Amino acid sequence: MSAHVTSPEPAPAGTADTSRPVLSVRDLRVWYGTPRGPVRAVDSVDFDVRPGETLGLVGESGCGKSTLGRGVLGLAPEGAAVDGEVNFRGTNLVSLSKKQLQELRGPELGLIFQEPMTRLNPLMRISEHFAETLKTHEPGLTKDQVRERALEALRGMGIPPSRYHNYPHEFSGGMRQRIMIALALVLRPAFVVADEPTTALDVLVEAQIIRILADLRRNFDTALVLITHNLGIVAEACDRVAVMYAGRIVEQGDAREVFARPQHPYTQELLRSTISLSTTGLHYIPGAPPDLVEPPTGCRFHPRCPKAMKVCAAVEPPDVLLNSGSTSACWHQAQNIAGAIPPEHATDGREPLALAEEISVADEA
Ligand SMILES: Nc1ncnc2c1ncn2[C@@H]1O[C@H](COP(=O)(O)OP(=O)(O)OP(=O)(O)O)[C@@H](O)[C@H]1O
Repeated sequence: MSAHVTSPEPAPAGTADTSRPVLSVRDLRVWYGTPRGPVRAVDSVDFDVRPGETLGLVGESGCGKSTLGRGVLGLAPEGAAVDGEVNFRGTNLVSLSKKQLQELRGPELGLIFQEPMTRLNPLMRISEHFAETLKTHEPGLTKDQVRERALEALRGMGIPPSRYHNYPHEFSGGMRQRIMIALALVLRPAFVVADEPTTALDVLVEAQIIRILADLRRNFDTALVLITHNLGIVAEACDRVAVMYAGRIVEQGDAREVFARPQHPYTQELLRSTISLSTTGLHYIPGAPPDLVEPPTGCRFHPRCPKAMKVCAAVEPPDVLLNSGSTSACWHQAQNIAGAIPPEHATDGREPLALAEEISVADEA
């Protein structure tokens, strides 16, 4: 697990959420085996989600968001190695067999994918999809009860009862996505991962889905991890946000706080890259995310970080718990903690990286 240190000043009293997390992830790793070596797609990640809470998971393409979402639910593909703890109601999901996980998926754990057409069976009517899902997990339901529950879930998604016996191809893309969500939610799972649920949908459908997800957590206390590229959705729909970079969570905290006062340079750069009405010029983060077979030493963001110091290239920064309640894995916060910088970097660790490199080149000349 990554080191976790606390900033010298204690967090103000009364800011901690006392309700117990429904899901607690500790030191989770999901590595894909490849001929070049393991791709460390998720590499020691910690987070909690509480009942009724929505955690937004953001970061550039390829940083490991989907791998994390699937890894948490025990849905990492064959050949991926999963290690660490995913504590769900007292059970470590990582240690469960496929069969045990299968039993939890649906009634307890839900996943909403981004491509509904690949998940809905084109030969089955929508009514049959609901009957199969409900009968598998709640075999005691009568036919009428199945119909009642299914229509209630569909109504919540704005799909009229008259479409209950239609086939998937008879719906628009946005409707199919809402049907998929209704299918995932008809069992009222305690924890749901929604992986880009609104990608490829128009903004009105997107807004409707976000509203539905908000209703869900209000009505059923469902805890949700929402994976998205859309920072606007996170600002609107999420209580907390976790920012991923190269397989790690570099910053997490209250969504409003992180957006208003981002602490990690990667979060700052990511937010600057977002287009808004007040955008005057396009900003992008120079360079590309690293190769996850051989990630950079120290902080994985250091080769692209405008604020990198010498220590950043050499030593991995610990997670620092800030007064705001956020955590940030950056030497700019960790350097203030007594003893955090290892002695061998104590004298020159705070020098800007580029400057330090120039000096060492000049020394050699
Ligand atoms: N089956 C696989 N085998 C090997 N590497 C994989 C596999 N699936 C994903 N990866 C690699 O793992 C890393 C994380 O991928 P992942 O899809 O989790 O990222 P992501 O943040 O969800 O990306 P996006 O936002 O584009 O969906 C990437 O480097 C990707 O190339």
